[in-house]
Amino acid sequence: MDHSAEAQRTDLMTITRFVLNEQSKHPDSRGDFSILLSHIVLGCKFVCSAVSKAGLAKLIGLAGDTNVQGEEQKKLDVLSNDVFVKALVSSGRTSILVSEEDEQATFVDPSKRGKYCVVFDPLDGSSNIDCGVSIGTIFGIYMLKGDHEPTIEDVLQPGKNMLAAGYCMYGSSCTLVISTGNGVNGFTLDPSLGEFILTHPDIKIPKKGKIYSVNEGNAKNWDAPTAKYVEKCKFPQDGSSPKSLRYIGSMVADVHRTLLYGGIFLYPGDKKSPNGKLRVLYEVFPMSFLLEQAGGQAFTGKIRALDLVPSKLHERSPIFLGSFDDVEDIKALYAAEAKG
Ligand SMILES: O=P(O)(O)OC[C@H]1O[C@](O)(COP(=O)(O)O)[C@@H](O)[C@@H]1O
Ligand SMILES: [Mg+2]
Ligand SMILES: [Mg+2]
Repeated sequence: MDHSAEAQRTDLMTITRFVLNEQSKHPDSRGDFSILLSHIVLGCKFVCSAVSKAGLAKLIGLAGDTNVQGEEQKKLDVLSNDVFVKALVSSGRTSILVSEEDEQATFVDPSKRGKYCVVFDPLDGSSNIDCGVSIGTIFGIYMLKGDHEPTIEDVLQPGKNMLAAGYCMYGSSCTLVISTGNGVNGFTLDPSLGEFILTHPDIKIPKKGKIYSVNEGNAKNWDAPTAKYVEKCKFPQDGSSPKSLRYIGSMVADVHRTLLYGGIFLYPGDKKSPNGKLRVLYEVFPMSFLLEQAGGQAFTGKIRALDLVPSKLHERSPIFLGSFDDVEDIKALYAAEAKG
């Protein structure tokens, strides 16, 4: 064994070191955020291990209950939710938790409270669990709005008020992508070390992409701007080549590919579901925060996604996110439609 190569590995940028470096940039910081993040990272490692053994550990299939969205919960939905709720409460740094799997927000016991609120989708892409296709966890972090008894208003904040956001993708490798408001970095779990190692520093999404990602099965119910945009992707009139369609059906995986390769991911509203399917607090906001931090943009069909002010915990919104120029194209179609 080439010991020098092995020795080299101690110089690796782990997520722990990365976060401590970030913390050192805030001299007044007491390390609360680093502690919170280390508990989120622990949750991701736990779920990553459970997902990789799902078939063996009988974690495939339904849990037998439905969640607030009326969706049948998968066993891994329930397990992941338990893992993150426990990890976040035991961090001693949270006051309010909002999960896709819990109808009500969780208000942490005053004795264990901290200054952060975490919104999260413990397992995203549930329809892909049983066939082993990439799934993930999505999270966003807010600061309590003030020194008061925490209320639901502390999480019903616009996405632009988020302090940090990220996702962890459980795929061929386990990748954690995070932003604390100054750029986006990706870390890959090294199972032999049990450590997330910086593998994708300072991710910047290409200005324009060659891929569009949407569930075309909903096409008959789309509004005119969405239909026109997808038509343009397939049959461009400006001499450029048609875009390729890629759709995994797990937002984490479709957004991860979009972030690295460029292009656009869209889950539009339609006649059947005017607000689309994806939830504002723990899907739309965290992904929009990351896309903007990587130089892309996120649009609801009406406004910048991060300017949305949610009024309900599990509110849904149409979303168009990706490369700056690609989202500009769809914004222009909606603007033209609005002009009539
Ligand atoms: O099957 P559809 O309608 O295309 O929806 C797929 C979308 O639904 C989701 O699975 C919803 O998320 P959950 O799996 O967390 O409920 C997204 O990950 C994905 O983008
Ligand atoms: Mg989801
Ligand atoms: Mg989910």
